[in-house]
Amino acid sequence: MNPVEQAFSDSLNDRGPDKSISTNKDRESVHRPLHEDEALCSYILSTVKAPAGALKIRQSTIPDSGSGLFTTRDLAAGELIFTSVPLVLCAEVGDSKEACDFCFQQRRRAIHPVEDRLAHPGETLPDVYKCMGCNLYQYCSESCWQRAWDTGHLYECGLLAGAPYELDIRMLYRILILLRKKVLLPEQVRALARLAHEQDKYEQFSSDWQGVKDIAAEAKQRMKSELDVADVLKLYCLIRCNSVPVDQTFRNSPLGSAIDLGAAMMNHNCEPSIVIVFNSTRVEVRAARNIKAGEELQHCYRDIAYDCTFRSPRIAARYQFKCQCDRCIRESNRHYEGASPDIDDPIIHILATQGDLFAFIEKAKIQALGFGKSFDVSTLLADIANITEEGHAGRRWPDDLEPLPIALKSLAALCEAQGDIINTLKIRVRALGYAKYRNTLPYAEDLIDFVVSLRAFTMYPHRKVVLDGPLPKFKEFEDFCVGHMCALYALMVRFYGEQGRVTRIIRDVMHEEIDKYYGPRPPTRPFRRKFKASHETILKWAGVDAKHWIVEIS
Ligand SMILES: C[S@@+](CC[C@H](N)C(=O)[O-])C[C@H]1O[C@@H](n2cnc3c(N)ncnc32)[C@H](O)[C@@H]1O
Repeated sequence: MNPVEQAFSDSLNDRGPDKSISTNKDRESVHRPLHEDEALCSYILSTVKAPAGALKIRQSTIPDSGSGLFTTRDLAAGELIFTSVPLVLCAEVGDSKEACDFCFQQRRRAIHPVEDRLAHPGETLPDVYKCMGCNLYQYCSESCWQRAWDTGHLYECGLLAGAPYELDIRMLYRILILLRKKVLLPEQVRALARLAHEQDKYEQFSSDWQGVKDIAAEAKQRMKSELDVADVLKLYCLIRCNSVPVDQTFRNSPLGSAIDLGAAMMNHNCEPSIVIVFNSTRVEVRAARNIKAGEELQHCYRDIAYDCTFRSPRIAARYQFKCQCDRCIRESNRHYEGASPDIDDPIIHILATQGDLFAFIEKAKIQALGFGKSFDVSTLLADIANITEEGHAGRRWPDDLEPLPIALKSLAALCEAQGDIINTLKIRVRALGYAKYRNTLPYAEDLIDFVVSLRAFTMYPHRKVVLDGPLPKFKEFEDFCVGHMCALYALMVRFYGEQGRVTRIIRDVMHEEIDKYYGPRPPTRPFRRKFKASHETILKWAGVDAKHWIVEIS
């Protein structure tokens, strides 16, 4: 075993940082919970960029959840708390996954992957470059490939033939090779080994523990690691507990995952105080709301829009805990209270409806790819109405309960793919009008799509459209578009900061919209009045009660 692998194994197995000078006292220090190990905490905090003394690692406020990260100063919503560079990153691979395994630039969004602008609808993007050695990882360009090669891919490339697509397994291979080739530093791997792994609970609740052991055995063999299989197994469990998805918009499955020591210190809350944003490969942690000095920083480990019946089992399977936060309790009560009294177990019914709505979303995605084939929107809306009519355990599925808004968004995307701009807008307004968690990255992402389709409509007022009834006035759409552009820009500043790439792109588009707008300047009071009236008219047209979607322009 080389010294880096040895340091990792010693730390993982509580044998003390340096066996040669290990005393009983050292041993005790390693056995202590992470937050009681001062040297380790200060090392982890030294890996992130934050004002001196601004962060502390202490016992979490959540019962039985180990250590957590705390702020020592008041933070305003949107404020940057810390940035860091992850120890290891690993991209998703596969046909529909196009993340660059070096710079992690997003390719599947409304934003152009390379140029600082929105992508044009249907625009052909630059080709991805696949590594010809492993035929697995993809890159934006040959230069990204070269840099990835020089910084570690050369060690793993030849060992990846037939490697599985599963991200956690490839992350495991990558860390093993970085340990074997001594690319990671001894202090980094000692800290890495002390992160939570919850192996006992994983073993207890896994339906295929033998399969997990086989993954570890194969990884050791494939990567020619000198670590014991037992250590490789712990490392795999640790990856599952601590890796964060790169790109937390969640809407288009993440670009990959990252192991970052600072981010790994934060516990989960379904109503989080912070948000993790990736700026290319850099982690940026921002306040999602005002936070008081002394509060624990917590983020949501799974897509925040879904409710507890979807979120909880997924969190439990991956992180080995059952979330007991106020939101989970509220949501669970709502299901029981909202169910018809003749139904014994409402959750079974609710999960069945969820399944039907997900099947609808999949069908709509497949249909959206079959260009040229026309479909009838009213039939698809009727399908949704059938699924939801008694879908909430004998009662109507609530408009704001996911995945109904997401099913509507997928239908809107299908309308867009077929050039039906009016239905695209109407259905998107309904979906966003009933979205529940608005101060979030997934919502911000949906708002970008929404504003893009609004602009496509207001830019070409004379295009032929298919109408199914009277349409609000064109001028009202313009007020609506400018107002939402301003709201979107404010949200971008909050998540990506004034100088973030996406913020700058949206700012340029907002200025373009405002420049060609004939009306009072936003955010003056006359504009706000006009916007409010137009917003209400358009919501009414789309069948959304105005009280569900109130937009503040500031
Ligand atoms: C990324 S780590 C967070 C830091 C961890 N608490 C520690 O002491 O190293 C994730 C692990 O923390 C624990 N955890 C995080 N959020 C929790 C919560 N809301 N309730 C219970 N346990 C939680 C679980 O053991 C989970 O696998």
